[in-house]
Amino acid sequence: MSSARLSPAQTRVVTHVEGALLVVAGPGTGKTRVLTERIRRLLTEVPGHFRVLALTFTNKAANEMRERLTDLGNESQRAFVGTMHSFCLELLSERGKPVGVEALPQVFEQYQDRKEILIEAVKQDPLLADALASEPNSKAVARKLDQWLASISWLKAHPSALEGFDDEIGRRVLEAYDAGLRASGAYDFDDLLLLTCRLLNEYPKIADFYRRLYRFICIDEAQDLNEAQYSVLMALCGDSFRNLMMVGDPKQSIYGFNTSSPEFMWRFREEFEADEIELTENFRSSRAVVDAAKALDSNYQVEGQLPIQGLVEVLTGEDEQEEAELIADKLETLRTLGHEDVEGSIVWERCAVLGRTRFALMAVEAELRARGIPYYKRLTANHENESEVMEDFALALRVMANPKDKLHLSALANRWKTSLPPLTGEPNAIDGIASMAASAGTRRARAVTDALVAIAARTQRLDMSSGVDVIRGYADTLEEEDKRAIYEDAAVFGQEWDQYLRSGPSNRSVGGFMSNKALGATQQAAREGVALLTVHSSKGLEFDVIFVAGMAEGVFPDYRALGKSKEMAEESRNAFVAFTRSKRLLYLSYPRQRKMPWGDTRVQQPSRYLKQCMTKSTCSASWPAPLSLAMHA
Ligand SMILES: Nc1ncnc2c1ncn2[C@@H]1O[C@H](COP(=O)(O)OP(=O)(O)OP(=O)(O)O)[C@@H](O)[C@H]1O
Repeated sequence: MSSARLSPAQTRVVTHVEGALLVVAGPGTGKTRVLTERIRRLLTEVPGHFRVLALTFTNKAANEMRERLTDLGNESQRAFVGTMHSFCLELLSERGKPVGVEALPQVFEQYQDRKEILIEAVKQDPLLADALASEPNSKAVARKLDQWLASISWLKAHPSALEGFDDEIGRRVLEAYDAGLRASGAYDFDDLLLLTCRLLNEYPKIADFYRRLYRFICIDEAQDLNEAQYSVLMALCGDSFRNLMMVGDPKQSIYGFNTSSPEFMWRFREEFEADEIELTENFRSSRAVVDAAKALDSNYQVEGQLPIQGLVEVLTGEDEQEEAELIADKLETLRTLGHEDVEGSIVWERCAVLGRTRFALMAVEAELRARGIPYYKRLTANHENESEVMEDFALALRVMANPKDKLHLSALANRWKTSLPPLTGEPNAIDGIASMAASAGTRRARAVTDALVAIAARTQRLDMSSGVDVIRGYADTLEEEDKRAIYEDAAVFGQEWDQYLRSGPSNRSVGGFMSNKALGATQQAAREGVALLTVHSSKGLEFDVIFVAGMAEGVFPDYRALGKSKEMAEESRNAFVAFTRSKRLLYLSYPRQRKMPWGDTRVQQPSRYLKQCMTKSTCSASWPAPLSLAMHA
């Protein structure tokens, strides 16, 4: 067992072996720690040939958990740690034949690609084509297509609604779209869950195989499960499997708009008669931060005496510009002087500025840029190729992995200003691409073909670097500037390939790599400077210093939620998540007035969450006078 320190309640979770277990735990109570330590213990101390399935909400959380288990060496290969989508992808590629998945499923992750598929599909169905043609103008047509795509996603996320769904147009849209995807040998995100569910429910032998393979299943962030995900879990468990553990915090449920709900945690507790363990110590946050969180939710209880006081302070700017300046001033001061409640020096990476939406962070971003304070906006970077040839290469790899993929083959043909090869859809994708390259007659197109040939030539053990070397060779013949862009793209590609290998694919393949890329599982951590994050993307993270910008009515809570009780409850949980990301210092800021996108200026009311904190006696000592003045003005 590792040397990670565990409280008695955490130890109970970690040493739990057989049977269903629900862990309900607040922010900073060590959910990630107990999950990892339990997996470690199961793998090292429980005898038997079995695997552990650990499902996380994000790729980032999966990577972190995998990293924490690396000291187990080969033993760690006995755990599948990944998102539910990556698990379903693996399962379908191994056993998906009965539900029509012939090869490794290729995922169309981009909205625009799915829309193209729908547009083509609608053309094939006269009723749908008429429905679209009856829209008054092109804007209305685009809106209708968006609506249809949204309802396809909604239906697929609700298997129970899908069963009895009998709206004629809706059903035809869904069928036409699915048929279009399949004709391109492709699937969307929702399909991965839906097909896995069907496979496990309709083919008991396959379900049984996975039940025996994975003797223990652990679910992180269970408060954000949706119906489709819960259905996959139930299909996986069947009537007899009980070794399921869920860890979650209903107070941090912030994906309701995405049809997630903590209701599935409670259903699990009831249906599995699960044991329940509560973790109530907060190992992360200072007293001041916990008090602010308590002010948002009076039911939030924290056990034990928190050793560090910390601080919660309000920053009030005349407008957003001044608000951003106050934040930047504070960041610079903390970096120079440090703070008595933060051990060591406060480097940029220990600080984050959160906003309810990206919009709330725009002025802060501009100010940090102007002052040369480094920042990053995404936790993982979905790299966009800067060089033409690497973008071609990425498209060509998609087609190599999935020769039926006419959509991306056409995109490649457009880029090369050539026509499609005569035999599209034939299994030998490289020949098709080679004939397109020959008719394009450019060195760039030839380099891409040569790269594919180099990859295909390594029949023993797939290694993408042989292809990338060919592209680099082409780069060496170019001017300095073009060469640099290709080298940079190639370096990122190399990192993504390494990340794919680290995830321990059972059988490395071009298709496996491209699907993992589509699911975001090969993305790299990008963490240099101050983090500028939306509340949703800050989930599961912690920083010594947190700023929450734009704490004004209409921004946080978001104006779209005002007057709607369910949405407002979720807004309050958003604030709870935002505050509890802080380990030590929490700064809440708002502008007295805001410039609207259309030009005029509006007076801002401080957020109700600020007022809530102010009126709670536990917090009031921390509030500086300017807020009271601002609020009563
Ligand atoms: N027993 C412990 N002793 C000391 N520190 C601990 C203990 N358990 C957890 N921690 C620390 O507390 C912090 C919070 O832990 P962790 O990130 O696992 O919490 P969490 O429950 O996943 O939080 P959240 O739900 O808010 O994202 C981490 O810095 C972790 O190292």
